[in-house]
Amino acid sequence: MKRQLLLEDGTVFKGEGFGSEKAAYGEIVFTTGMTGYQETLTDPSFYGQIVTFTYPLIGNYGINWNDFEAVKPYVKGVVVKEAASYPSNWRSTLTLDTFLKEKGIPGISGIDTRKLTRKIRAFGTLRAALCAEDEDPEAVIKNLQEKRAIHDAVAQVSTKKRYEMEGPGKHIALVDFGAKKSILTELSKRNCRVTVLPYDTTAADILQLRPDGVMLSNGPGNPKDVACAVDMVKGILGKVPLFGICLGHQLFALACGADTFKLKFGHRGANHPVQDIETGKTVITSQNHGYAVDEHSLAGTDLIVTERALNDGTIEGLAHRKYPAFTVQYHPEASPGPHDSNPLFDKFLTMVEKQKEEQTYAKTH
Ligand SMILES: NC(=O)CC[C@H](N)C(=O)O
Repeated sequence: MKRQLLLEDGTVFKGEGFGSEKAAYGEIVFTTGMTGYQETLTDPSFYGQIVTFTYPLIGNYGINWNDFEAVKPYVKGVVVKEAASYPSNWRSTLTLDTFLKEKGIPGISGIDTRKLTRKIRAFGTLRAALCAEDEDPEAVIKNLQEKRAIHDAVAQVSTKKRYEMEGPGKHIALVDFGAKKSILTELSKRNCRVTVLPYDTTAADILQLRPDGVMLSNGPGNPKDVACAVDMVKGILGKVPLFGICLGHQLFALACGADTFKLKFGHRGANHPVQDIETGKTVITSQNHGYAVDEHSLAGTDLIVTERALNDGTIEGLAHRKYPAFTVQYHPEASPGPHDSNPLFDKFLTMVEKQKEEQTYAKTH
């Protein structure tokens, strides 16, 4: 079945349909990961977006039961050069096509993804529609330009109810703005007891749980749309050790008085070099973000830049001067290489441990 991909700048791409036959409207972005398509499809931070994979063959190791980042995929649509019809991997239970059909997500293949990506890089992230070949492009594009951006993405993907993951170790409150399962996996590997909380939990409710540390998760959309979370972070800052990832990093920056802005076309992929400013060491990171913290807005705040993207120089890590709190814009829970950036979870738990020791010392002396 033929399908078309229409961009708000008037560009029309024709291709073969796969996955669901539904039409999709959303912001079109590209990701450069050579593998990890299943994790990308199910990362809640992609909520509302049509994802273009720049790697030319997607679906070649199928879909398995273990690599989901959430119980369902959140992408709006999938754009590939070629979708593998005959996956080969011992863990594979479904083809990409069947999976997307089952989940109601449309895909289009046979697209010149290099051309499309260059367009996105030149124009910036733009709105797009994936629809049947016989739809009138002009009418669809007009409709696209009128469609508004989504402002409640976090509310759509966050847990509605608090839940617990048992563990014998430290008690971590994880505020779920669209958390990836890998964050829970990393905390679980380190024996943590985790209380997962809805995105709109107040500072008072979090402090009442007496957690040893708080994690602010990744999540979709513009950080400025989640004002309640900025207030929450202001309320817990300095009272409990904090670690934030991606959206969590941006919310932390806003709470500390800094500002965020929309990047022209974002950072998405598993091969983004980031430099630790203190040590000069570079790590290759997984990234998925469309916004970033504005460097100029840091003057007068208590924030220090700890890490920086080597591709465009934007901020990738922050720490607080006075309080035990640090955040990263990239994804230490994802593993572009076997061990990359996971030490940040250890750093957080060491911070939690130290804070606990200091509190015990203060109580007994
Ligand atoms: N992965 C994330 O948490 C992304 C954060 C935010 N939605 C952005 O696009 O910048």
